[in-house]
Amino acid sequence: MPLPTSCTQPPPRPDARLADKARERQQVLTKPPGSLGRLEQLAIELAALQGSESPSVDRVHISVFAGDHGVCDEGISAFPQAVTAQMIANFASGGAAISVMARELGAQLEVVNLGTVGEVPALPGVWHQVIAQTSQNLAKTDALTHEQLQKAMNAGDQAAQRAADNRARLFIGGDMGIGNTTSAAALACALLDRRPEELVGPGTGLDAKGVSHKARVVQTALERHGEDREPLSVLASLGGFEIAGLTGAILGCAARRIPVLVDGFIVSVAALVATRQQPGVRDWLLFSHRSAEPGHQSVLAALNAAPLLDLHMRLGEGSGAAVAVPLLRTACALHNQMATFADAGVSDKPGA
Ligand SMILES: Cc1cc2ncn([C@H]3O[C@H](COP(=O)(O)O)[C@@H](O)[C@H]3O)c2cc1C
Ligand SMILES: O=C(O)c1cccnc1
Repeated sequence: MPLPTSCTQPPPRPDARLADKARERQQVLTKPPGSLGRLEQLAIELAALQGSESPSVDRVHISVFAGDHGVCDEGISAFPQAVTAQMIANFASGGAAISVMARELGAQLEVVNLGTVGEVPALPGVWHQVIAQTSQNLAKTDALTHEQLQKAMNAGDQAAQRAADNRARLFIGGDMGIGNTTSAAALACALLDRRPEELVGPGTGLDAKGVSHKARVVQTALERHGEDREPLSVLASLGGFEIAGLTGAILGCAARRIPVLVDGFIVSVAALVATRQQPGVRDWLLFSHRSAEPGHQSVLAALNAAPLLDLHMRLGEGSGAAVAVPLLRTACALHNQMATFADAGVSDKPGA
């Protein structure tokens, strides 16, 4: 199975002409220029990304990628591996945080199961694209074979295609995989040339001793991995099925002109890999929130990203992105519906 073409071809550019038009419109709406702050920038950016004079985020597609991590053998999570599969059922039955948020937003929610240690029955809204029950223990060997990486990235690309088929105006990727803050920290250390103590955090709730142990596991993995910094080699070596799926989805969305609202630490690391693979992907990313997972800050800085929210969330699942959607919707509604100075007969001249 070859890699998706979005891995090898640069994505299209956003429409600069529509950005200019949207910027001009913001100047003539009945408010002091610039007074809506970042809401103005969001509307301008969405107009350019969606190629529309009337940007909108009415149709939101959320894909949660699930996969288990062999590195759980090292005791790096506060929770057991079985939770990954159990949560897939919870996503499908509507009880997970992202399920509630998707309902609130009227968003399309799907789960892509790339491989878990527990059995997952056929469930509505769950795509079973099982690659293996778990990735390999990245402290000891490459987490994914090249073939597994290709499968996971293609599964991500297929999610982007489903979003396109649903005419989604915005894509949100989410993660579910016990142990994935270890994998994401290892990827970030390798790609940003940082030490584990700088980027490793508590994840689901490790204490200080647990965090130190986790940093040592990441250090072992980095030493095993060596000097190779080719993005997809690093991803196969230190990633996981769901992080590779997310990377494929982000590349696939950029290729299909679908803006991506990036969630927390895990999805941001996938976005970092995607931009290392295709730098033009950065244009298609909006950043929702700063996760409480400490490594997120460095990943955001590397992506030159200033997220909209800081709610001290540290869940994943796409939840931080979902809570930011109403801000985007408000930005679009203001842009599309506010009166202009001319229409409303309001003076646009500063001064007496
Ligand atoms: C019930 C539950 C629901 C979750 N939803 C997302 N995560 C998040 O926590 C996990 C990463 O943290 P760590 O690396 O410490 O295992 C991932 O599954 C992530 O999606 C959850 C974790 C749990 C326990
Ligand atoms: O920010 C995240 O993505 C995150 C943080 C902790 C646990 N799982 C995910």
